Amino acid sequence: SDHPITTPPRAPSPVHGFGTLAVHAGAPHDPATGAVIEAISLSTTFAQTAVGKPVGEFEYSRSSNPNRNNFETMVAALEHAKYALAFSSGSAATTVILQSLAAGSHVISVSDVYGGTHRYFTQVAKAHGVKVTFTPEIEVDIREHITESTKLVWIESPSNPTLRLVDIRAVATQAHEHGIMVVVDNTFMSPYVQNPLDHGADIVVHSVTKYINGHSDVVMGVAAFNSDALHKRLAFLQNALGAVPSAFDSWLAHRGAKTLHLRAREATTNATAVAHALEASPHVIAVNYPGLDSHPHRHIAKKQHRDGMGGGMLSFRIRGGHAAAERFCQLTRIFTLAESLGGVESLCEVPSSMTHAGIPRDQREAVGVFDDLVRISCGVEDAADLQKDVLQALERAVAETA
Ligand SMILES: C=C(NCc1c(COP(=O)(O)O)cnc(C)c1O)C(=O)O
Repeated sequence: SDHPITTPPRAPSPVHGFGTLAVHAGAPHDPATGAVIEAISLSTTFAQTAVGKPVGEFEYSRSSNPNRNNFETMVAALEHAKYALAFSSGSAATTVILQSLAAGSHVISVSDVYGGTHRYFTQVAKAHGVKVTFTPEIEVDIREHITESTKLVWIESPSNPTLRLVDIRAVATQAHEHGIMVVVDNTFMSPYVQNPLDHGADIVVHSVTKYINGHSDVVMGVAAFNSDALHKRLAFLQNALGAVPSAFDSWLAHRGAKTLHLRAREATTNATAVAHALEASPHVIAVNYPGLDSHPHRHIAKKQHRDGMGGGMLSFRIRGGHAAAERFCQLTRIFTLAESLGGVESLCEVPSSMTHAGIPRDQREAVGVFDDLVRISCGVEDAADLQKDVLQALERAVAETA
């Protein structure tokens, strides 16, 4: 019979919409019990009936695990990828990709990247013989930085924390002419708003810690791609380096991602309202939000983002320097002063002394990370409440630090 208890739902086909994939991809009903929600498989090891003959497909949880496999299947579906591999953090995903390069390799990266990514590129990868060149205008400059050792281009679009966008197709076209792979860190947009593989990227990475899990209770990373050769190489490193997520975190992230489309839409509505309020304020020097017509890369957002959405992240420069920026974050009543982003709760932070504090000042300011920059992650609270909160904190912070 076709009863749902005995006949698990058909695997969502690519023709299904995002919401259907988010709810059903990688979520088979339990064939024995009919459980609609997957069990959490905490066992670290699996019985074998004879040497090298496990009962099922699993042998040891670092190598693969039912919950991690289900989560990886879902992310692959959401990013229009053949494969996805999950890691214990977004930084671990970055590490494994860079570790896949031979010593002596060269990487070209956008200048405005997350502070932890900058730290890995400049203090760890460099020590392992992988050289990274940062360039602020990657679409324009890439050819002048290409050497015979260049293996990878690293893009963040939008970038953390100034929300600069990159024309992925333009960069990928140039890079592929030279046999160079393109990686896009899609953390700030999430698979709902942007699918970099559709624009020519070879690998898309996420800090799952952010929008994909979406509830600020999991640290995780993921990489998605189509190449069989890449899968062989990266799956080997996933197991050999061992920076893998727990079964419980995989289960939590899978559950969180099922509402990603709802949360992303709400966060975009809220960020759009907050960005317009900030742009109209005399206490604000500039607002960085790809959903504003004033954004220098608005045309790229319209080309690369679902319905030209701006997403839930924005940053702005407050009048009054670092003191005003810090005071603003202490005076908000709904926004919480904290690192991270992409959760249901709204957060704010001062990148120059928090997430990007490790980047030398001259390099930070060259890409617009000034001391007066405040980064905002809009959650799913009510837009009017968030707008009011931002404006009252702005007024008071500027007055108190004048
Ligand atoms: C913690 C923060 N960022 C993490 C991050 C990372 C690292 O992810 P982790 O899960 O924190 O290791 C990678 N890429 C981007 C664009 C990120 O923003 C932050 O910006 O507050």
